[in-house]
Amino acid sequence: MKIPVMEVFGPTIQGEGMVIGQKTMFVRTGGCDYSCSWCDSRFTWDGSARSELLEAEAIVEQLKQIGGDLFSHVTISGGNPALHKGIANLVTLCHEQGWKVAVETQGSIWQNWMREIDDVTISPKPPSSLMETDYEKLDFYIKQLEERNVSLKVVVFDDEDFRFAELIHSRYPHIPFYLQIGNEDVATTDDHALLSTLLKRYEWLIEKATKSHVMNDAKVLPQLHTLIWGNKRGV
Ligand SMILES: C[S@@+](CC[C@H](N)C(=O)[O-])C[C@H]1O[C@@H](n2cnc3c(N)ncnc32)[C@H](O)[C@@H]1O
Ligand SMILES: Nc1nc2[nH]cc(C(=O)O)c2c(=O)[nH]1
Ligand code: SF4
Ligand SMILES: [Mg+2]
Repeated sequence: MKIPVMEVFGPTIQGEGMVIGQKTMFVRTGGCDYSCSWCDSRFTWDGSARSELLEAEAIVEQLKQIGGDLFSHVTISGGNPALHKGIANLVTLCHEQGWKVAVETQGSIWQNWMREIDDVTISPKPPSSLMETDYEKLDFYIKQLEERNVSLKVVVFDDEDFRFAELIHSRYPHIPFYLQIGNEDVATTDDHALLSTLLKRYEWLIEKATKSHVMNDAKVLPQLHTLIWGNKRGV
């Protein structure tokens, strides 16, 4: 079963969430059932770029061709990778190679292959995204992955988003929880201005978290790759 692939890149570091700093390859799939107002990967769903339909075997070949023997971890992101049934085979093949597999998804669509993933990041979307969370679906998702290495990550742009993050963390108190700063300017090429803005946003979010008892066990992170490489693609 073919998978629409936008890009394969790495090795780089995972810049976000539960395995931040982990050396990894990325496979970015095409298509999303959401359209977040601030999506930093719009090209996966807005029609501005083309995907290539690939069998899992061909993706593994690309990973080897691009990454050589310089990796043992693969992160599947998108778009929403959970749109694609064919990823089941990709996960099996990666495991056969001895690679661990992580996935980034918003938790809106379930796939049974999710249970085979080594690091699952579920990232429900706050009000500033203009998306609605279906809590029944999210409850089901979390239930399915309870025994797995799963985390929740909420991107925060403003006070209302922070309240949403508190609500999510309170609803699933036993799931490791990550706050992530939002990047408001996903187009700029002025890396210095962006870095300074993002660091200010990070300080603001740390301040919010330290003052919230709900966040006593939360981790507060920037997008590390954005601090280093700005809005550059493929890193
Ligand atoms: C591009 S999404 C792809 C995976 C999946 N669709 C999702 O949203 O979880 C990967 C991660 O980037 C985050 N993200 C997207 N745009 C962002 C932005 N402008 N600032 C900070 N994080 C952003 C998402 O919330 C998600 O956690
Ligand atoms: N280095 C790096 N880390 C990331 N973590 C999540 C990413 C994504 O776009 O899903 C991403 C990305 O694009 N690059
Ligand atoms: S769910 Fe993820 S890929 Fe889809 S629009 Fe939102 S941030 Fe972008
Ligand atoms: Mg990204």
